[in-house]
Amino acid sequence: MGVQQRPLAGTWPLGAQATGAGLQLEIAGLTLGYGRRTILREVSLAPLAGGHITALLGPNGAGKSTLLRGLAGLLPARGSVKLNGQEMIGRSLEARARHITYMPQSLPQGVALTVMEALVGALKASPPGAGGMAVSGRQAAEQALALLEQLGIAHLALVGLDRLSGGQRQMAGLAQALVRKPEVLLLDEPTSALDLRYQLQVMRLVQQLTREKGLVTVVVLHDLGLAARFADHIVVLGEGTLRAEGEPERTLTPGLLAEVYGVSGRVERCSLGHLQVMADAPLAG
Ligand SMILES: Nc1ncnc2c1ncn2[C@@H]1O[C@H](COP(=O)(O)OP(=O)(O)OP(=O)(O)O)[C@@H](O)[C@H]1O
Repeated sequence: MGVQQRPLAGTWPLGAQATGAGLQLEIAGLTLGYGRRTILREVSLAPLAGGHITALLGPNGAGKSTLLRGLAGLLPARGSVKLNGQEMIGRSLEARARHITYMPQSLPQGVALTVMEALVGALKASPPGAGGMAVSGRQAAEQALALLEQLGIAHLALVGLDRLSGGQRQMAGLAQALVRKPEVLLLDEPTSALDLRYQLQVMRLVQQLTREKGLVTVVVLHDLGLAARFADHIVVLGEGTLRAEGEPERTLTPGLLAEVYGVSGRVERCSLGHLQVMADAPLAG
C-alpha cells in the first residue's frame, strides 16, 4: 500500500489541547431502525469513558453499523444518548458533529477530490466548536497536511480519492474522521481492507489518540483478535439486542463464540500474553 507511519507527536494534529478528558457517553434504551423496521431495540450500555476503546462486535447483520449511524445522528432514534450529561438525541446533525465523528465502512465512490481537498473540505465544513472552526484556506491546508504526515500518508495528499487502493481509502477515511478533532470517534471496520502490518498500525494509532486525547472511541471489528488486543471494553450485538458486554477476557469466551457466532472455538493467551480467539468449526444447525 505504500503507507509509512511515523510516531505521533504529543500534540493533537490541529494544535489544540486534548478536549476529551473526563468524557462519558451514556446510551440507554436506544431503539433504531430504518423506516418502520426496527433493527436494535432498547439497547442500554455501561457508560463509555473517555480514553477507552470500545469494540463493537457481532455477526453480520447484527446492527453494529446501525448503532454507529444512530450515535452519529444519521438515523431517527428513540431512547437516550448523553455526552457528559447532555442529551444528543433530537439535536441537529451539526450540533452533534461538534462532538462526534463517524467513519463509515467505505468512502463514497465517484468523488472527484484529492485526499487533501477532501480533508480541507471536511475541516472547513466542521461547525464552530469542532476542529475546523473559522480557519482560513491556508490554515486548513496546513492542518490537513500535518495530520497526513502523522498518519504517514502525506505522499497521498494530491492523489484522487478514486485512485486509492482499498487500504489507502481506509487511511484517507480515518484522516477525514480525525481532522474534525472529535471527542467521540466512531469507526466502522477501519481495518477490514488493511494488511496485517497496517491493521496493527491503525489500531495502535487509534489507541494512542484515544488515550492521549481522552476520546470516547467505538470501533466495529470483525477480527476478534484485534478486539481482544486493543479494546478496553467489548460490546456484542446479536439479533437486535445486546448479547454481552464487559472486559475482553471476561466477555470473549467459547460460550459467546457458540451462542452469538455459532462456532466452536477457543480463547487462549499466546506466548506474548495477547488474548487469541480461534474459531475451530461452525456448529451444526
Ligand atoms: N439502509 C438500510 N435500509 C434498510 N435496512 C438496512 C439498511 N442498512 C442496514 N439495514 C438492515 O439492518 C440490519 C443490520 O444491518 P447493519 O449494517 O447494522 O449490520 P452489521 O452488524 O453492521 O453487519 P455487517 O457485519 O454485515 O456489516 C440488517 O438486517 C440490514 O439488512
